[in-house]
Amino acid sequence: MSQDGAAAMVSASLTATVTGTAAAAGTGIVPATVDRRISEPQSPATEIRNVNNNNGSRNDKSITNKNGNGTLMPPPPPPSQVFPTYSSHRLRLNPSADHKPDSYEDLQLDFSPLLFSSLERYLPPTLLNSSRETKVHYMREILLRYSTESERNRVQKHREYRQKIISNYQPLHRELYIMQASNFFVPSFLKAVSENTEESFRSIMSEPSPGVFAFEMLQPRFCEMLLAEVENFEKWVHETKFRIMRPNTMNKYGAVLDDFGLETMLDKLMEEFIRPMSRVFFPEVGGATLDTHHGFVVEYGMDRDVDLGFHVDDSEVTLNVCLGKQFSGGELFFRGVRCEKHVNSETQPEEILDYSHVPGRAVLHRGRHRHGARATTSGHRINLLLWCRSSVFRELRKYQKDCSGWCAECQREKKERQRQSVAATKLVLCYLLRFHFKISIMDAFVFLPSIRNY
Ligand SMILES: O=C(O)CCC(=O)C(=O)O
Ligand SMILES: [Fe+2]
Repeated sequence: MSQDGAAAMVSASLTATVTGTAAAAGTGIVPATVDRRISEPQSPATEIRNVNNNNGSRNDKSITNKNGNGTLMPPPPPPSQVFPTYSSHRLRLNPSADHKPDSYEDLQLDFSPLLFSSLERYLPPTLLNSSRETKVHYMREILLRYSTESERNRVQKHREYRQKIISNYQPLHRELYIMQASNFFVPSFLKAVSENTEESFRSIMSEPSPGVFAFEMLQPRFCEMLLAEVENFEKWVHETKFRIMRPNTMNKYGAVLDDFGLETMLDKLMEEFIRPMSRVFFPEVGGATLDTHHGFVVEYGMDRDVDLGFHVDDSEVTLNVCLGKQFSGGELFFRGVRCEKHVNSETQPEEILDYSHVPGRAVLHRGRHRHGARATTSGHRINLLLWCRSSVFRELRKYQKDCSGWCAECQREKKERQRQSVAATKLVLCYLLRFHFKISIMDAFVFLPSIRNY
């Protein structure tokens, strides 16, 4: 997560708490792990699986220890001074755009100094210009609500794991590790993103089913290089007997790209390319505020995973791009978007989509769009996955129970409630006409013609 994203999440959460919900502000960091297998995608009542990262984390950057030695150093105890607390001073909902935050880089803190700088913009006006010590004390009190000690330890362990890989693994293609858009993407994709309008995006996309977008994205040379890099990494893992984490709870083959140095490049991919598209196509699930990602490759074939069961991703928006190689089968099947409550509900005929992967071509969909992958019947298929998340969306979800903006089943239920309420109102009107104006029930029906539909 970017530090700005983390700060926005903290602010959103506390604001939601302030505006009347009884729930305590959560950590916003560890996702719920629902891990249920399903078998039969066509069967509407089949239970669906929620796929998560293997390490149980979705955010390793938001709370970090700058010196990396795992020693958590709280700021010095307050002198005679009394520091403001969150109960007396509330964070602002929107950051103060023209405030220039202090630097906290020289302090040994138990959260990233950048996080303090970002959060400073959300300070109440009375604290904005107070001493750095006062601000640190106030902000630290808030941040501690977001992370338990065991969570901080887990984050620290994963950082050390990554650090160990990065300092020992020799990349094959260093040019992959820095975003070089003109070398990575096809010109049509670059042009659409630089124009950054719904029209330009739609000009390169097809939408074979509502909410599933397909478009040409990666140059063949980039796909080849990334495939070779993953192979090189796996060879290194094999030779050094390094224990690697698998991409998620369902795929047994593949690798987490963020773990061996591609995190910064993938962050840019999310921020500069996927977020602009998601802002247009998925605003109701936090498309405009995507701020963390989980980037990995999955591998299918006879000696790899064969297929992938019916599931939803631990993401708000998923980018899935086929890298190659040669294969048959492996189609993605989609079955409609559902919230947690309706994840196992029936599929409507118009929600059924089967999509065939083509190397270099991307599919973009909501993480909650139920899907799976059919058996790769020959050859070897490798796909790049970027699960993009919005911490603001997740935090607000805790307080907003209405999913009818994106869950098709919630939408259907809402429409049904509205239909019933209209019908009830009409019935009441009909009886009023009958008894107050002594109109016969038949005349009342004539008076309210559409009542016959109910
Ligand atoms: O194999 C595929 O293309 C789908 C992968 C997928 O859905 C996932 O990893 O979440
Ligand atoms: Fe998926």
